[in-house]
Amino acid sequence: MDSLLKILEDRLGNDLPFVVYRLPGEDTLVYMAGMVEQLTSHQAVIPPGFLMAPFDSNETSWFMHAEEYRWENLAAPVTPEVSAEMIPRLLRPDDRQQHEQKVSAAVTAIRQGLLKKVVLSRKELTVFEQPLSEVLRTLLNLYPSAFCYWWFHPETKSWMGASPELLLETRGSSFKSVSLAGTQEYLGNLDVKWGDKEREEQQIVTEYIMDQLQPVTRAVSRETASTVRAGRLLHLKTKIKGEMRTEGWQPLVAKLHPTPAVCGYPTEVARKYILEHEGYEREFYTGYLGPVGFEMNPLDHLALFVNLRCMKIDGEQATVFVGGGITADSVPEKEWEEIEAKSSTMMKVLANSVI
Ligand SMILES: C=C(O[C@@H]1C=C(C(=O)O)C=C[C@H]1O)C(=O)O
Repeated sequence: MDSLLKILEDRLGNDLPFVVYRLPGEDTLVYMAGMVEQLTSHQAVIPPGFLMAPFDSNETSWFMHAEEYRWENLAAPVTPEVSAEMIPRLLRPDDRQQHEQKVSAAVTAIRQGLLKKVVLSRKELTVFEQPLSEVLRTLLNLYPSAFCYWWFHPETKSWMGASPELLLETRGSSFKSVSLAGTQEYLGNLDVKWGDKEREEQQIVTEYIMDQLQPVTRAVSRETASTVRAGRLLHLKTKIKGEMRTEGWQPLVAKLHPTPAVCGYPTEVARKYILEHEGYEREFYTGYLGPVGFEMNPLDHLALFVNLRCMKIDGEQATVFVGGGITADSVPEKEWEEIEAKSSTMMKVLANSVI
């Protein structure tokens, strides 16, 4: 592991692109480097490699060809947990107020019938001194059941994250996806009650995914929703699976992204609302990413995750991206607390990394 971390630091220092990732629940860290292309169509993706797609489908996706690769078995997690409060927060006094005002305005728009759900997000800046290889080590230790990654390209800068949300996984002609939404704090117990607001917002996501996939698949089915843990948060999750048609994964991704878990519903109205009201560019946050047809798997295997609980890092500055689903019943104060809890997923990584 140490020799691989050294390679990553060297490549970062020399502005050479790479990506490392670990699939949820696995103990292997995969490293990839090679030519990077910017693509306007996923039909142009030639596996094996790693796909990094932005939230806004009008922007280009990035694809790294797996020309060079290796993997390492990781040791069991060792990092002790400390408080996220140790990280210097660069919150401005009016950040909270501004977000709550945006939530109130969205609730009004929803109650007026303009849309049913919209996901409002923001970015939070922080500074840190730890080497990024140590930050990666902590990320891997803290979130064994998430999709953990570090992507670097001199133009995009570094992105790191621990996503709890699968967008699409395929193996042969079978596929899996999930509907993930609704958030509450994890207080040591998975057997919790969910309010109507959370159930409704997750239901919107599940129904959307089912409706979108039906016309482009041979079969699709879902399980009942259950509670899952992601760090110090709990979410409602419904597993979805089925059989693809011969056209492959591209039509499914085109139908799925952006789901109402990260955008809202109806999709186009919510997307426009976000572009007009959020006041910043999401870039790769709430886009999707992952390996396409890479090693260990046959060429038709892919695993794409929604880019959540992530940060962009440029020098010693980290930008953490967080958002939450707003519906007619949203309470602005609670929505702020929810995104603060979400931001602690990455803040904790920075706080726990040794210099
Ligand atoms: C948008 C985010 O998370 C999404 C929104 C959720 C919610 O609104 O409850 C829950 C999980 C994710 O689908 C984020 O983490 O930034």
